[in-house]
Amino acid sequence: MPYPVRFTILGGGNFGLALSHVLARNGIPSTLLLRNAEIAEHINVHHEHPTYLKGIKLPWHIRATTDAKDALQDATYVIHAVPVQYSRAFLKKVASYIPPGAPILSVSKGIETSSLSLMTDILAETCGPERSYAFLSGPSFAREIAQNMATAVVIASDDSQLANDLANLLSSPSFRCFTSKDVIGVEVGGAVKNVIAIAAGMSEGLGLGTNAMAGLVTRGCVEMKRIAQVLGGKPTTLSGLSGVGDTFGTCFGPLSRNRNFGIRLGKGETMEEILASSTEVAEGVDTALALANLIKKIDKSYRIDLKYAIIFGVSDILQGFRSPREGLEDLMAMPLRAEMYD
Ligand SMILES: NC(=O)C1=CN([C@@H]2O[C@H](COP(=O)(O)OP(=O)(O)OC[C@H]3O[C@@H](n4cnc5c(N)ncnc54)[C@H](O)[C@@H]3O)[C@@H](O)[C@H]2O)C=CC1
Ligand SMILES: O=C(CO)COP(=O)(O)O
Repeated sequence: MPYPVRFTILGGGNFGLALSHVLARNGIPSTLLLRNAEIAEHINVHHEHPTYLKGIKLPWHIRATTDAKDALQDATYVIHAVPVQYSRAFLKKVASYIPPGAPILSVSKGIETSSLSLMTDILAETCGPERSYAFLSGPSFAREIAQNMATAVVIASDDSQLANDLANLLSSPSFRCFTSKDVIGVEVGGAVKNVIAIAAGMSEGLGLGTNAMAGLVTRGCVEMKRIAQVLGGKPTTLSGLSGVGDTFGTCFGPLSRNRNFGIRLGKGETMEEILASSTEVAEGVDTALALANLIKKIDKSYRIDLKYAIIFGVSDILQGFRSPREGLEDLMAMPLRAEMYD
């Protein structure tokens, strides 16, 4: 008898591939929807991606295709794993093929620069407000997941039954899913931690040491909690896996593309040099700019430059207004005051 559920994964990058491993471990088949026919063929024949997660064989019952109708017609669940900045255009193209009853689990972390939207709004606007959605986030590097290393994440949804169902389908002895009802808190944590990781990387690249790193990441987490609250998330959510958990993983873990981007900036490379020589997406670069604009738009309280000094600092550095070292000097020269925790 065929397995009663079938997942289609939109995007066959590092994380889409990693999730196909997670599903396969529970015997659940998945189809990857890609853009490149040669890569799809390579996956179907050789059971590995030619570029992403090199050296790790894909499970046998993973199928790849570039045909959206074929990929989506039998999907009971859809996983969205395309970087945020490309998501709207991609989803507009495939939305009509997604079965009306199929919930979508998004794993993409960031804020769209053109609209200042989180994935929640991008999905509702492209795939319909009536559909059920869930969001997975937390410290979860694709390569470690694919290597069956222990990982804990959180799945948030307004629909508790959906979050529970997905947690049951994805969880295994090496992949543990918690659930949450705080969609905004979980999404904001996933987006903002990438910006803090760029700052942490710059600190590392400048050789500032452990004191500076710990201070920066701690204060970054407070800014993350503040913006989540302004957007309607619960501050306590940011103490969890998709807040400080993912921030620690991304700021201190060697696999992080955002941290590595920051390290290169801190060592003196320019944005143009890094972008020209990198095949990897560091979502925090676009998200930093979007986040700074979003904060200016929605937080009308006094001195937002002090409340979000790290976020604005990263955004200014990425736009070339300040150097990483000047950014640090700005932080150290801020007016003295009581330590604020929210
Ligand atoms: N890699 C990781 O460890 C984790 C990634 N994520 C999130 O998952 C999302 C996807 O990340 P990765 O898979 O790592 O990215 P990736 O860079 O490895 O792969 C991105 C995928 O999207 C496709 N893509 C790129 N541009 C596109 C476009 N214009 N239209 C359609 N598809 C396009 C690529 O072909 C590729 O299949 C990101 O939002 C990331 O923050 C979340 C947790 C962990
Ligand atoms: O989100 C991630 C781990 O949880 C991946 O982080 P990077 O995009 O910085 O590699």
